[in-house]
Amino acid sequence: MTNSLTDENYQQQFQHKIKTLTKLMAEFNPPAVQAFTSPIKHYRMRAEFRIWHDGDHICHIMFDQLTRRRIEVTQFPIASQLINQAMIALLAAIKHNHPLRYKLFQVDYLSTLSQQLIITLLYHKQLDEAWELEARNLKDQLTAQGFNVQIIGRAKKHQINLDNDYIDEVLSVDGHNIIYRQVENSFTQPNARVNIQMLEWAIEATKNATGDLLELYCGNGNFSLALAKNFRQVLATEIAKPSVSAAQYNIQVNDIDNVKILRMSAEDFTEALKGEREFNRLKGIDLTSYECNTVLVDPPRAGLDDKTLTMIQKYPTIIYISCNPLTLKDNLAVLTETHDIVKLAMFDQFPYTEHMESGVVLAKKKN
Ligand SMILES: C[S@@+](CC[C@H](N)C(=O)[O-])C[C@H]1O[C@@H](n2cnc3c(N)ncnc32)[C@H](O)[C@@H]1O
Repeated sequence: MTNSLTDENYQQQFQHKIKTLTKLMAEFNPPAVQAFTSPIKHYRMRAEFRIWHDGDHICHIMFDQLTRRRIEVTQFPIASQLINQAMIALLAAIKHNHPLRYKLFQVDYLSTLSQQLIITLLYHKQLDEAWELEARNLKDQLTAQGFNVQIIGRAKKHQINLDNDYIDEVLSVDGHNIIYRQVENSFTQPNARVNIQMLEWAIEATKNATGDLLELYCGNGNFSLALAKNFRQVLATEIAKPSVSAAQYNIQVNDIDNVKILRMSAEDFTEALKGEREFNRLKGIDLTSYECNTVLVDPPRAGLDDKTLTMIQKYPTIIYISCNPLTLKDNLAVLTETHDIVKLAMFDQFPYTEHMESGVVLAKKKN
């Protein structure tokens, strides 16, 4: 992997992705793709490794996807510098520590540009007081080495957070620092620098927007907070409880007063908007007070369900962020019956893989 992380290789695969997306979307007659590059190294803010034990030796491993062969990973250049430093420090600290290394089978790292880190240790055993004592020593040791780290231990049906199960990212977006709480094991964008470009693209795309923004699948408020300045109010929904709590915290800590986050699935919210069902979570919220001229969706790989897809067609402007061009294409086949694509973007969140993140702005067709 190290040898292939060259600028030339990167440019080749980047151009290939632009071509692929252009071809895939051609039938919808979009404008040219705006494409956003990633750094060629140290772009992933999280990484997960299996742990291999061989006598005294302990190491991070991965499996070759084709051969399933085991590969020892001493450095992982696609992951942040902080993860690379922590990988070395962690192994040195636990190598001779029986409670920490016994039955340890996986380590997950989550890092931020603000230099905070969560290390999650996963075990095939129950975690006891001896483990907790040693985990706290580990945290102290790593802190003394300069790491701002949270340690989490996880076993079957059991989790110990030594202190917090979250860290706070700070992103400089369009000239402003935004604090984003990120909770362990919850969705966060994997490539922070490409995420910033994606947020700035969305800010630019909505700079002349009027009225309010409705957002579905908002996670920890990634887009909601960055876009708040372009709208009178933002109403955003998300299904995962930890992400909703993080989003509420983020609204408060960033001193943003025009964003409201609801814990609801997109499907339920669509039913509520159509008046098909009443929801306790909407008590006290007057949906008719919102004048949403813009809707932003950022669904998981499966794309939008049929009802949500039809529901968003009533908005004059649709912004669709997608991590799966195939389901995006399926959904666009419906959305382009009522809307035209006015912007198409490719954000290289996942360099050196076939995966790509896209952004589409659609405007309602004029009759
Ligand atoms: C691709 S992530 C995007 C999150 C956020 N927009 C961001 O930029 O970080 C998709 C989000 O949709 C949430 N989600 C998954 N299924 C959902 C559903 N049926 N209704 C609402 N949210 C859902 C996930 O928890 C996740 O936070």
